[in-house]
Amino acid sequence: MENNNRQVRESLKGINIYLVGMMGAGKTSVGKLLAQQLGYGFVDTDNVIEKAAGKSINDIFASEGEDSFRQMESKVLQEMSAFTRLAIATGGGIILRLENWGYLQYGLVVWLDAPVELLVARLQNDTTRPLLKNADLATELENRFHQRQPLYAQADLQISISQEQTPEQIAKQIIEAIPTVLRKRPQSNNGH
Ligand SMILES: Nc1ncnc2c1ncn2[C@@H]1O[C@H](COP(=O)(O)OP(=O)(O)OP(=O)(O)O)[C@@H](O)[C@H]1O
Ligand SMILES: O=C(O)C1=C[C@@H](O)[C@@H](O)[C@H](O)C1
Ligand SMILES: [Mg+2]
Repeated sequence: MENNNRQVRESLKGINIYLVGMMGAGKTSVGKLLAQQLGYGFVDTDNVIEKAAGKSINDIFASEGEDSFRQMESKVLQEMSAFTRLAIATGGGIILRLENWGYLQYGLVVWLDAPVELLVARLQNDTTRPLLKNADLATELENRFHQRQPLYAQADLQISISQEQTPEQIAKQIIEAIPTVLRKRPQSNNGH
């Protein structure tokens, strides 16, 4: 492991890193690389839910509804919070429930803040995100972004994403910013 990454890993003292942000911001893509570079485990809450339910997120929304999905999401988050040294790519709506912040607050929360135009470009042909099915894509993303922005803004670290950055560069940017963020936080650990 690169020397700087090792130092950052040690300074984290095991706390989990939660990536939050809109659909398509890159939480899954960046989270995998971040985990690799820090020698952390990687978990994607959407993926855990799909495996546990034995069906796709689309099918869960269609057969059980969004509320049921949100309950599963909170349960997965609670389970993950019992572990240490995880980089966790969350679902885009994880910030919506107050109870979820009860878990997120023990980790380091990183907001991947991508402009709506970039999300539209990435998700234009996507069929796997049920909340984007009905309306005009740009309007739907714009509305959700406005509703959620104050919640994402509660993250410990905001990373502004531009079109030119690769997931590798974004992971590196997060690692470089972690020491500053840790200095600003009260001493924390996962022992809640
Ligand atoms: N930095 C990047 N550069 C280019 N393409 C990217 C980048 N990050 C992600 N992508 C692409 O954008 C799409 C969405 O990325 P990803 O699935 O990682 O987003 P997400 O934040 O996990 O979304 P969701 O909340 O729906 O799970 C994917 O096709 C991915 O390959
Ligand atoms: O932003 C959202 O509300 C969602 C994002 C995805 O990660 C999935 O969790 C699901 O499609 C809902
Ligand atoms: Mg994802």
